[in-house]
Amino acid sequence: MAVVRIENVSRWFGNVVAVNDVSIDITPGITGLLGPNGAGKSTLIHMMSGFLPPSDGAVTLDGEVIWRNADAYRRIGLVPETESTYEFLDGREFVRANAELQGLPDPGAATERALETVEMTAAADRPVGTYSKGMRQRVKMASALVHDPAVLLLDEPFNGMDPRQRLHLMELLRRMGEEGRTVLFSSHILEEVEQLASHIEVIVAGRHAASGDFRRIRRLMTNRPHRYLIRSSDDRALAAALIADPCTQGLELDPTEQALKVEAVDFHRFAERLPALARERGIRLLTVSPSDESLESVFSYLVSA
Ligand SMILES: Nc1ncnc2c1ncn2[C@@H]1O[C@H](COP(=O)(O)OP(=O)(O)OP(=O)(O)O)[C@@H](O)[C@H]1O
Repeated sequence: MAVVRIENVSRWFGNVVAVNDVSIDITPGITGLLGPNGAGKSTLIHMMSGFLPPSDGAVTLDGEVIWRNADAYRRIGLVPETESTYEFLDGREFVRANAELQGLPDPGAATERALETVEMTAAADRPVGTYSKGMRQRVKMASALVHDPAVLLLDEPFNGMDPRQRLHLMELLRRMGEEGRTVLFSSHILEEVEQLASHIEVIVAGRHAASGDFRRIRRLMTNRPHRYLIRSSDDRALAAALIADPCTQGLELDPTEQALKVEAVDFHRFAERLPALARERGIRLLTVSPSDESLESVFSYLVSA
């Protein structure tokens, strides 16, 4: 059983703190690493794969420090986010290069096995430069799998894939998880993570924001206060009506925007009460728009929760 332990890990680049005192255990099965762009997902994955040392804290595989540890590298496979494939190599050569690097006793057989696993045998003689996005992803996957690692790390593997390629990769990862491998993939899309991961770790602005199964993460996200920008025929009267109702918690009349800013704590009640209150008072609602539906704000709520 392979467990990657991230213990009080920080990583900085000059003045930029990419990862800030994160502690997570990655256990067998599929874990989704969820977070907006720039959250520190790639940095974490690079430390787990031994590409990068932590500035502080420890990243270990079954108790052994991963950085500069050849034994650990043999048990880890990485599918990087970058398209750093050698276009002139054919698929087979590309996968075999990693088999040779790993010093496998029979690199040829290992290459064929890995190509078979990702169903790329038929296209293995074509140069990587002619592959579609999904095929590249699969051949990178074959390269990461060639040494049969217990830990498989994938950085944004679904980026740019069409639905069919996505399904195919999901199936493959599910199989890897069922085989008892420790699989971790990063994504900034909750739905993607939801479909595949039995466990989710959320990273925001370098910090560990939440963890649990997707039900728990969804609940945390939908229970957060929702902010709205409202314009009406009488903002002041509407504010007075809303403030008396428990569905709101914060209200602000914004003279520059000529609008009312509302923080709704009970989303369903708010959606019901707002039109009713306006109707009762003869107020016309002109604009009701959510002002914080960006992924960033959803995630930052999790950090402060
Ligand atoms: N080599 C580096 N030098 C300087 N800053 C870096 C370096 N690598 C990452 N960073 C910074 O660290 C922060 C986290 O970046 P990281 O790539 O880990 O995030 P991410 O969650 O993977 O985002 P994305 O999905 O956009 O790649 C960002 O602010 C990024 O600019």
